[in-house]
Amino acid sequence: MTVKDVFVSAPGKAILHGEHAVVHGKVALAVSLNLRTYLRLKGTTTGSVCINLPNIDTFLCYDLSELKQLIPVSCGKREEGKPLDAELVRKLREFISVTNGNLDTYNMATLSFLYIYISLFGSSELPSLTVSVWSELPTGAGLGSSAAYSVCLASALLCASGAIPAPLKESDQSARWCQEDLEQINSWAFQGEMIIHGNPSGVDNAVGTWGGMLRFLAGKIIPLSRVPLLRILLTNTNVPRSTKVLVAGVKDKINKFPSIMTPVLDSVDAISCTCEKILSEITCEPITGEHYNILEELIDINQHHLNVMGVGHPSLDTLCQVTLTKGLHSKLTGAGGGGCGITLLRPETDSSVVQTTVQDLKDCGFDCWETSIGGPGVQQHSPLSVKEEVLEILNRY
Ligand SMILES: Nc1ncnc2c1ncn2[C@@H]1O[C@H](COP(=O)(O)OP(=O)(O)O)[C@@H](O)[C@H]1O
Ligand SMILES: C[C@@](O)(CCOP(=O)(O)O)CC(=O)O
Ligand SMILES: [Mg+2]
Repeated sequence: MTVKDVFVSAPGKAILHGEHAVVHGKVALAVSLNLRTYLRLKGTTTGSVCINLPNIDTFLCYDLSELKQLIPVSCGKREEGKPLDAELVRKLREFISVTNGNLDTYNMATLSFLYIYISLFGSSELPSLTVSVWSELPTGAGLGSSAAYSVCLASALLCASGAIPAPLKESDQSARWCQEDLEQINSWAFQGEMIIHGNPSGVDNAVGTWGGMLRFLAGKIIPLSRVPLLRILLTNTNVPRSTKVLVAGVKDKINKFPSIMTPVLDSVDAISCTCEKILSEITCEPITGEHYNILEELIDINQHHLNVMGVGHPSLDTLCQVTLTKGLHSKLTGAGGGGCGITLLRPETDSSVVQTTVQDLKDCGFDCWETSIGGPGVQQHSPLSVKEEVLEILNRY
Protein backbone atom coordinates (compact mmCIF):
# COMPACT_ATOMS: atom_id res chain seq x y z
CA MET A 1 0.00 0.00 0.00
CA THR A 2 1.37 3.46 -0.91
CA VAL A 3 0.07 6.37 1.12
CA LYS A 4 -0.47 9.88 -0.24
CA ASP A 5 1.90 12.71 0.67
CA VAL A 6 0.70 15.12 3.38
CA PHE A 7 2.18 18.45 4.53
CA VAL A 8 0.91 19.86 7.83
CA SER A 9 1.84 22.39 10.49
CA ALA A 10 0.76 23.20 14.05
CA PRO A 11 1.53 26.16 16.31
CA GLY A 12 3.35 26.33 19.62
CA LYS A 13 1.70 27.97 22.61
CA ALA A 14 2.27 30.23 25.56
CA ILE A 15 0.42 29.59 28.79
CA LEU A 16 -0.63 32.93 30.27
CA HIS A 17 -1.72 31.38 33.57
CA GLY A 18 -2.40 27.91 34.95
CA GLU A 19 0.63 25.80 34.01
CA HIS A 20 1.03 22.82 36.37
CA ALA A 21 -2.20 23.67 38.21
CA VAL A 22 -4.03 22.59 35.02
CA VAL A 23 -2.62 19.07 35.44
CA HIS A 24 -4.52 18.99 38.76
CA GLY A 25 -7.88 20.09 37.39
CA LYS A 26 -7.49 23.89 37.57
CA VAL A 27 -8.18 26.46 34.84
CA ALA A 28 -5.44 27.43 32.38
CA LEU A 29 -5.44 30.23 29.81
CA ALA A 30 -3.29 29.55 26.79
CA VAL A 31 -2.70 31.11 23.42
CA SER A 32 -1.16 29.94 20.15
CA LEU A 33 2.07 31.52 18.88
CA ASN A 34 3.20 32.48 15.40
CA LEU A 35 5.96 29.86 15.66
CA ARG A 36 5.04 26.52 14.08
CA THR A 37 6.18 22.94 13.62
CA TYR A 38 6.03 21.61 10.03
CA LEU A 39 5.77 17.95 9.05
CA ARG A 40 6.02 16.38 5.63
CA LEU A 41 4.92 12.78 5.16
CA LYS A 42 5.89 11.06 1.91
CA GLY A 43 4.61 7.68 0.78
CA THR A 44 7.53 5.49 -0.39
CA THR A 45 8.09 2.00 -1.77
CA THR A 46 11.31 1.26 0.12
CA GLY A 47 9.74 -1.20 2.57
CA SER A 48 10.84 0.99 5.46
CA VAL A 49 9.70 3.78 7.74
CA CYS A 50 12.12 6.70 8.05
CA ILE A 51 11.92 9.62 10.44
CA ASN A 52 14.03 12.76 10.07
CA LEU A 53 14.04 15.11 13.05
CA PRO A 54 16.79 17.67 12.35
CA ASN A 55 15.89 19.86 15.40
CA ILE A 56 17.01 17.03 17.66
CA ASP A 57 19.58 15.41 15.35
CA THR A 58 17.60 12.23 15.00
CA PHE A 59 17.52 10.38 11.67
CA LEU A 60 16.24 6.81 11.77
CA CYS A 61 14.96 4.12 9.41
CA TYR A 62 13.21 0.91 10.34
CA ASP A 63 12.37 -2.09 8.14
CA LEU A 64 8.67 -2.80 8.00
CA SER A 65 9.51 -6.43 8.84
CA GLU A 66 11.02 -5.26 12.19
CA LEU A 67 8.06 -3.02 12.95
CA LYS A 68 5.54 -5.79 12.21
CA GLN A 69 6.97 -7.73 15.18
CA LEU A 70 5.87 -4.91 17.46
CA ILE A 71 2.18 -4.97 16.60
CA PRO A 72 0.41 -6.08 19.79
CA VAL A 73 -1.41 -9.40 19.46
CA SER A 74 -4.60 -7.69 20.57
CA CYS A 75 -4.23 -4.95 17.94
CA GLY A 76 -7.63 -3.97 16.68
CA LYS A 77 -7.88 -0.41 15.45
CA ARG A 78 -7.41 1.47 18.74
CA GLU A 79 -9.92 4.09 19.59
CA GLU A 80 -8.71 7.56 20.33
CA GLY A 81 -9.03 8.99 23.83
CA LYS A 82 -8.21 5.70 25.55
CA PRO A 83 -5.26 5.19 27.93
CA LEU A 84 -2.02 4.16 26.27
CA ASP A 85 -1.73 0.54 25.14
CA ALA A 86 0.72 -0.67 27.80
CA GLU A 87 1.85 -3.68 25.75
CA LEU A 88 2.71 -1.55 22.73
CA VAL A 89 4.56 1.02 24.88
CA ARG A 90 6.59 -1.75 26.55
CA LYS A 91 7.50 -3.35 23.20
CA LEU A 92 8.45 0.00 21.70
CA ARG A 93 10.60 0.98 24.68
CA GLU A 94 12.47 -2.30 24.43
CA PHE A 95 12.83 -1.95 20.67
CA ILE A 96 14.11 1.64 20.80
CA SER A 97 16.59 1.01 23.59
CA VAL A 98 17.90 -1.96 21.61
CA THR A 99 18.24 -0.14 18.28
CA ASN A 100 19.08 3.28 19.61
CA GLY A 101 21.17 2.82 22.71
CA ASN A 102 19.30 4.74 25.38
CA LEU A 103 15.99 6.23 26.38
CA ASP A 104 16.92 9.92 26.46
CA THR A 105 14.19 12.47 26.13
CA TYR A 106 14.78 12.87 22.40
CA ASN A 107 13.97 9.22 21.91
CA MET A 108 10.51 10.06 23.22
CA ALA A 109 9.98 11.71 19.83
CA THR A 110 10.64 8.39 18.09
CA LEU A 111 8.53 6.51 20.61
CA SER A 112 5.51 8.77 20.15
CA PHE A 113 5.84 8.59 16.35
CA LEU A 114 6.03 4.78 16.33
CA TYR A 115 3.21 4.53 18.86
CA ILE A 116 0.77 6.54 16.72
CA TYR A 117 1.98 4.92 13.48
CA ILE A 118 1.53 1.34 14.73
CA SER A 119 -1.74 2.13 16.51
CA LEU A 120 -3.25 3.61 13.35
CA PHE A 121 -1.92 1.11 10.81
CA GLY A 122 -1.27 -2.03 12.90
CA SER A 123 -4.65 -3.61 12.28
CA SER A 124 -4.27 -3.39 8.47
CA GLU A 125 -1.02 -3.09 6.53
CA LEU A 126 1.99 -1.06 7.71
CA PRO A 127 2.81 1.39 4.88
CA SER A 128 6.28 2.41 3.80
CA LEU A 129 6.79 6.14 4.39
CA THR A 130 9.17 8.94 5.37
CA VAL A 131 8.27 11.61 7.91
CA SER A 132 10.38 14.77 8.22
CA VAL A 133 9.74 17.43 10.84
CA TRP A 134 11.14 20.92 11.26
CA SER A 135 10.13 23.34 13.97
CA GLU A 136 10.57 27.06 14.47
CA LEU A 137 10.00 26.43 18.18
CA PRO A 138 12.82 25.85 20.62
CA THR A 139 12.61 22.23 21.77
CA GLY A 140 12.02 21.59 25.47
CA ALA A 141 11.64 25.26 26.40
CA GLY A 142 8.02 25.64 27.51
CA LEU A 143 6.46 26.71 24.21
CA GLY A 144 4.69 23.41 23.59
CA SER A 145 7.07 21.95 21.00
CA SER A 146 6.09 18.44 22.12
CA ALA A 147 2.42 19.18 21.54
CA ALA A 148 2.97 20.86 18.16
CA TYR A 149 5.00 17.78 17.17
CA SER A 150 2.31 15.38 18.42
CA VAL A 151 -0.47 17.35 16.66
CA CYS A 152 1.50 17.24 13.39
CA LEU A 153 2.09 13.49 13.75
CA ALA A 154 -1.54 12.79 14.59
CA SER A 155 -2.97 14.86 11.72
CA ALA A 156 -0.56 13.54 9.07
CA LEU A 157 -0.83 9.88 10.12
CA LEU A 158 -4.64 10.03 10.51
CA CYS A 159 -4.82 11.54 7.03
CA ALA A 160 -2.45 8.96 5.55
CA SER A 161 -4.44 6.14 7.14
CA GLY A 162 -7.67 7.50 5.66
CA ALA A 163 -9.24 7.91 9.13
CA ILE A 164 -9.80 11.60 8.34
CA PRO A 165 -9.96 13.24 4.90
CA ALA A 166 -7.30 15.59 3.54
CA PRO A 167 -9.10 18.97 3.59
CA LEU A 168 -6.85 20.64 0.99
CA LYS A 169 -8.47 21.27 -2.41
CA GLU A 170 -6.31 21.71 -5.50
CA SER A 171 -6.62 25.48 -5.54
CA ASP A 172 -6.02 25.91 -1.76
CA GLN A 173 -2.79 27.07 -0.19
CA SER A 174 -3.80 25.71 3.21
CA ALA A 175 -6.89 24.23 4.78
CA ARG A 176 -8.29 23.20 8.18
CA TRP A 177 -10.22 20.12 9.22
CA CYS A 178 -13.83 20.10 10.43
CA GLN A 179 -14.57 20.04 14.16
CA GLU A 180 -15.07 16.27 14.32
CA ASP A 181 -11.73 15.59 12.61
CA LEU A 182 -9.99 18.13 14.86
CA GLU A 183 -11.30 16.26 17.88
CA GLN A 184 -9.76 13.07 16.54
CA ILE A 185 -6.45 14.80 15.85
CA ASN A 186 -6.46 16.31 19.34
CA SER A 187 -7.08 13.01 20.99
CA TRP A 188 -4.30 11.17 19.14
CA ALA A 189 -1.97 14.10 19.82
CA PHE A 190 -2.82 13.70 23.49
CA GLN A 191 -1.55 10.10 23.27
CA GLY A 192 1.72 11.41 21.83
CA GLU A 193 1.90 13.92 24.70
CA MET A 194 1.30 11.11 27.20
CA ILE A 195 4.41 9.39 25.89
CA ILE A 196 6.52 12.55 26.03
CA HIS A 197 5.13 14.12 29.25
CA GLY A 198 3.89 11.18 31.31
CA ASN A 199 0.84 12.98 32.68
CA PRO A 200 -0.19 15.87 30.40
CA SER A 201 -3.25 18.01 31.02
CA GLY A 202 -4.04 18.25 27.30
CA VAL A 203 -3.94 22.05 27.15
CA ASP A 204 -0.91 22.18 24.84
CA ASN A 205 -2.29 19.78 22.23
CA ALA A 206 -5.65 21.60 22.36
CA VAL A 207 -3.94 24.90 21.46
CA GLY A 208 -1.89 23.15 18.76
CA THR A 209 -5.10 21.73 17.30
CA TRP A 210 -7.49 24.70 17.55
CA GLY A 211 -5.13 27.69 17.79
CA GLY A 212 -6.34 31.06 19.11
CA MET A 213 -6.77 31.70 22.81
CA LEU A 214 -8.51 29.18 24.99
CA ARG A 215 -9.62 28.39 28.49
CA PHE A 216 -8.90 24.79 29.47
CA LEU A 217 -10.38 23.02 32.45
CA ALA A 218 -10.27 19.26 33.09
CA GLY A 219 -10.21 18.36 29.39
CA LYS A 220 -12.89 20.92 28.52
CA ILE A 221 -11.77 23.41 25.88
CA ILE A 222 -13.50 26.75 25.60
CA PRO A 223 -12.14 29.01 22.85
CA LEU A 224 -12.22 32.71 23.74
CA SER A 225 -14.33 34.23 21.01
CA ARG A 226 -12.21 37.38 20.84
CA VAL A 227 -8.45 37.29 21.21
CA PRO A 228 -7.21 40.52 22.81
CA LEU A 229 -4.32 42.22 21.07
CA LEU A 230 -1.73 41.51 23.73
CA ARG A 231 1.88 42.50 23.16
CA ILE A 232 4.13 39.83 24.60
CA LEU A 233 7.87 39.52 24.82
CA LEU A 234 9.12 35.93 24.82
CA THR A 235 12.43 35.11 26.45
CA ASN A 236 14.22 31.78 26.23
CA THR A 237 16.68 31.48 29.09
CA ASN A 238 18.22 28.59 27.13
CA VAL A 239 18.34 26.55 30.34
CA PRO A 240 17.31 23.02 29.30
CA ARG A 241 14.69 21.14 31.26
CA SER A 242 12.17 18.34 30.85
CA THR A 243 8.44 18.86 31.24
CA LYS A 244 8.02 15.25 32.36
CA VAL A 245 10.46 15.66 35.26
CA LEU A 246 8.98 19.00 36.37
CA VAL A 247 5.37 17.77 36.25
CA ALA A 248 6.36 14.73 38.32
CA GLY A 249 8.13 17.02 40.85
CA VAL A 250 5.00 19.13 41.38
CA LYS A 251 2.94 15.99 41.92
CA ASP A 252 5.39 14.79 44.59
CA LYS A 253 5.15 18.15 46.34
CA ILE A 254 1.35 18.04 46.33
CA ASN A 255 1.41 14.50 47.73
CA LYS A 256 3.91 15.51 50.41
CA PHE A 257 2.18 18.76 51.48
CA PRO A 258 -1.45 18.50 50.35
CA SER A 259 -2.84 21.09 52.75
CA ILE A 260 -0.10 23.57 51.82
CA MET A 261 -0.18 23.05 48.05
CA THR A 262 -3.95 22.84 47.51
CA PRO A 263 -4.52 26.53 48.35
CA VAL A 264 -1.70 27.45 45.97
CA LEU A 265 -3.39 25.55 43.14
CA ASP A 266 -6.74 27.14 44.02
CA SER A 267 -5.13 30.55 43.94
CA VAL A 268 -3.68 29.87 40.47
CA ASP A 269 -7.18 28.86 39.37
CA ALA A 270 -8.54 32.20 40.63
CA ILE A 271 -5.72 34.04 38.85
CA SER A 272 -6.66 32.39 35.53
CA CYS A 273 -10.33 33.27 36.03
CA THR A 274 -9.54 36.89 36.97
CA CYS A 275 -7.21 37.22 33.99
CA GLU A 276 -9.89 35.86 31.65
CA LYS A 277 -12.37 38.43 32.97
CA ILE A 278 -9.93 41.31 32.43
CA LEU A 279 -9.06 40.07 28.94
CA SER A 280 -12.70 39.89 27.96
CA GLU A 281 -13.18 43.47 29.26
CA ILE A 282 -10.18 44.57 27.21
CA THR A 283 -11.78 43.22 24.02
CA CYS A 284 -15.11 45.02 24.48
CA GLU A 285 -14.44 48.13 26.60
CA PRO A 286 -11.92 50.94 26.23
CA ILE A 287 -8.63 49.71 27.71
CA THR A 288 -7.67 51.48 30.92
CA GLY A 289 -4.37 51.61 32.78
CA GLU A 290 -6.09 49.74 35.60
CA HIS A 291 -6.72 46.71 33.35
CA TYR A 292 -3.00 46.44 32.73
CA ASN A 293 -2.12 47.08 36.40
CA ILE A 294 -4.23 44.06 37.34
CA LEU A 295 -2.74 41.88 34.58
CA GLU A 296 0.73 42.78 35.85
CA GLU A 297 -0.13 41.98 39.46
CA LEU A 298 -1.55 38.62 38.42
CA ILE A 299 1.70 37.83 36.62
CA ASP A 300 3.73 38.66 39.74
CA ILE A 301 1.53 36.62 42.08
CA ASN A 302 1.54 33.61 39.77
CA GLN A 303 5.32 33.71 39.37
CA HIS A 304 5.60 33.48 43.17
CA HIS A 305 3.21 30.53 43.18
CA LEU A 306 5.23 28.75 40.52
CA ASN A 307 8.34 29.25 42.65
CA VAL A 308 6.44 27.72 45.58
CA MET A 309 5.63 24.71 43.37
CA GLY A 310 9.38 24.28 42.85
CA VAL A 311 9.47 25.03 39.12
CA GLY A 312 11.37 28.31 39.24
CA HIS A 313 15.02 28.75 38.25
CA PRO A 314 17.67 31.45 38.92
CA SER A 315 17.61 32.31 35.19
CA LEU A 316 13.87 33.02 35.45
CA ASP A 317 14.47 35.18 38.54
CA THR A 318 16.98 37.14 36.45
CA LEU A 319 14.39 37.58 33.69
CA CYS A 320 11.86 38.96 36.20
CA GLN A 321 14.40 41.31 37.79
CA VAL A 322 15.79 42.64 34.51
CA THR A 323 12.34 43.39 33.08
CA LEU A 324 11.13 44.95 36.34
CA THR A 325 13.90 47.54 36.13
CA LYS A 326 12.07 48.69 32.97
CA GLY A 327 8.70 48.55 34.74
CA LEU A 328 7.73 45.32 32.94
CA HIS A 329 6.32 42.17 34.55
CA SER A 330 7.31 38.59 33.69
CA LYS A 331 6.55 35.02 34.62
CA LEU A 332 7.73 31.65 33.43
CA THR A 333 5.54 29.92 30.84
CA GLY A 334 5.10 26.18 30.37
CA ALA A 335 6.79 23.79 32.72
CA GLY A 336 9.49 26.22 34.01
CA GLY A 337 12.76 25.03 35.54
CA GLY A 338 14.48 27.20 32.91
CA GLY A 339 13.03 27.39 29.42
CA CYS A 340 10.89 30.38 28.50
CA GLY A 341 9.20 33.29 30.22
CA ILE A 342 6.66 35.85 29.02
CA THR A 343 6.76 39.59 29.64
CA LEU A 344 3.63 41.67 29.23
CA LEU A 345 4.13 44.86 27.25
CA ARG A 346 1.59 47.62 27.88
CA PRO A 347 -0.06 49.24 24.83
CA GLU A 348 1.86 52.42 25.60
CA THR A 349 5.24 50.71 26.13
CA ASP A 350 7.61 52.58 23.89
CA SER A 351 9.54 50.59 21.28
CA SER A 352 12.79 52.06 22.65
CA VAL A 353 12.00 50.48 26.05
CA VAL A 354 11.31 47.17 24.32
CA GLN A 355 14.59 47.42 22.42
CA THR A 356 16.71 48.14 25.51
CA THR A 357 14.96 45.40 27.47
CA VAL A 358 15.61 42.89 24.67
CA GLN A 359 19.26 43.95 24.63
CA ASP A 360 19.61 43.62 28.42
CA LEU A 361 18.11 40.13 28.26
CA LYS A 362 20.37 39.15 25.38
CA ASP A 363 23.31 40.33 27.47
CA CYS A 364 22.24 37.75 30.07
CA GLY A 365 22.67 35.04 27.41
CA PHE A 366 18.94 34.78 26.70
CA ASP A 367 17.11 34.82 23.36
CA CYS A 368 14.36 37.39 23.32
CA TRP A 369 11.79 38.58 20.79
CA GLU A 370 8.38 40.27 20.59
CA THR A 371 5.80 37.83 19.34
CA SER A 372 2.32 37.85 17.90
CA ILE A 373 -0.32 35.55 19.30
CA GLY A 374 -3.50 33.79 18.24
CA GLY A 375 -2.35 32.08 15.01
CA PRO A 376 -4.35 29.25 13.40
CA GLY A 377 -4.34 25.71 14.74
CA VAL A 378 -3.29 22.63 12.77
CA GLN A 379 -3.40 23.09 9.00
CA GLN A 380 -2.74 21.11 5.88
CA HIS A 381 -0.59 22.96 3.33
CA SER A 382 0.18 22.81 -0.30
CA PRO A 383 4.02 22.50 -0.20
CA LEU A 384 4.24 25.44 -2.61
CA SER A 385 2.63 27.74 -0.02
CA VAL A 386 5.09 26.89 2.76
CA LYS A 387 7.84 29.37 3.65
CA GLU A 388 10.97 29.00 1.55
CA GLU A 389 13.28 28.43 4.53
CA VAL A 390 11.12 25.62 5.94
CA LEU A 391 10.82 23.93 2.54
CA GLU A 392 14.53 24.23 2.01
CA ILE A 393 15.19 22.29 5.23
CA LEU A 394 12.51 19.64 4.67
CA ASN A 395 13.59 19.16 1.02
CA ARG A 396 16.94 17.87 2.26
CA TYR A 397 15.30 14.61 3.34
N1 LIG B 1 10.79 19.45 16.27
C1 LIG B 1 10.83 18.34 16.99
N2 LIG B 1 11.36 17.22 16.49
C2 LIG B 1 11.39 16.11 17.23
N3 LIG B 1 10.96 15.99 18.50
C3 LIG B 1 10.42 17.06 19.05
C4 LIG B 1 10.33 18.29 18.34
N4 LIG B 1 9.75 19.16 19.16
C5 LIG B 1 9.52 18.52 20.33
N5 LIG B 1 9.91 17.25 20.28
C6 LIG B 1 9.81 16.25 21.36
O1 LIG B 1 9.30 16.93 22.51
C7 LIG B 1 10.27 16.89 23.59
C8 LIG B 1 10.25 18.21 24.35
O2 LIG B 1 9.03 18.27 25.04
P1 LIG B 1 8.83 19.02 26.41
O3 LIG B 1 9.85 18.57 27.41
O4 LIG B 1 7.41 18.86 26.74
O5 LIG B 1 9.14 20.54 26.07
P2 LIG B 1 8.24 21.62 25.30
O6 LIG B 1 8.05 22.69 26.32
O7 LIG B 1 9.05 22.13 24.17
O8 LIG B 1 6.95 20.97 24.92
C9 LIG B 1 11.59 16.62 22.90
O9 LIG B 1 12.50 15.98 23.79
C10 LIG B 1 11.17 15.70 21.77
O10 LIG B 1 10.97 14.39 22.26
C1 LIG C 1 3.38 22.17 32.96
C2 LIG C 1 2.24 21.99 31.95
O1 LIG C 1 1.09 22.65 32.46
C3 LIG C 1 2.58 22.64 30.60
C4 LIG C 1 3.83 22.10 29.96
O2 LIG C 1 4.14 22.80 28.79
P1 LIG C 1 5.56 22.62 28.07
O3 LIG C 1 5.72 21.14 27.71
O4 LIG C 1 6.62 23.07 29.01
O5 LIG C 1 5.48 23.47 26.84
C5 LIG C 1 1.95 20.51 31.80
C6 LIG C 1 0.63 20.18 31.13
O6 LIG C 1 -0.30 21.01 31.15
O7 LIG C 1 0.51 19.06 30.62
MG1 LIG D 1 5.68 19.79 26.11
